[in-house]
Amino acid sequence: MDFQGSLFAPPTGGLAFDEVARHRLTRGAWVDVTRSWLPDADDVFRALVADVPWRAERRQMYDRVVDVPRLVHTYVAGEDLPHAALTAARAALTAHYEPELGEPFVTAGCCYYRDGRDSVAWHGDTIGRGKTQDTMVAIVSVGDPRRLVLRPRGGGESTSIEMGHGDLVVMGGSCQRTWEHAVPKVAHAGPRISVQFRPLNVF
Ligand SMILES: O=C(O)CCC(=O)C(=O)O
Ligand SMILES: [Fe+2]
Repeated sequence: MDFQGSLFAPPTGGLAFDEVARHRLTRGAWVDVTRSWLPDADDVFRALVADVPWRAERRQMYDRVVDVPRLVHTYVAGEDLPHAALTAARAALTAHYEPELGEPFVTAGCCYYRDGRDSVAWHGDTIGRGKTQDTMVAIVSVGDPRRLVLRPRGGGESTSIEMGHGDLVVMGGSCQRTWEHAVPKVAHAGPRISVQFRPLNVF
């Protein structure tokens, strides 16, 4: 008899969605959190540090180009991902969310926060369809925990979610256009890598 499958909760890190907790924000935005979701998170972290062709992010600010404090690389549609667990993660995300999202997760944006000084400022992922349509951005975190802070656009109370090693955080509904998010600097943090899965034409 298969007690493992029938009586006990599946092992953590199994790409399962039975423990997902949906936090409803205002204006049709929501955030789903699933702790310890990604299998082989240690190995994924090591592989990402070593194998992703990281580059410094640069951004046009008024009349000059400034460094954004983190390293980035995006895997576009059809490109192989740098670890089998991420390929499996993308497939599991599509299988679970496609009925609600209406399309698959396709791209994988990677961000490397080397320490507590690396960060990303307030923004919504609104380059592309997130500006006008409901969509989803699924974040898989590996490495040291960092906080994802969210605030309603135009003002209001902010909320924050810790993103720990192997955790999955999915921003959905109107979140990109009615709310903003950031990963603030902290006094002390070790390295963290975020992999963000998005549908086509959402950035
Ligand atoms: O570090 C994260 O998990 C969030 C990154 C983010 O919001 C972005 O790159 O658009
Ligand atoms: Fe973002």
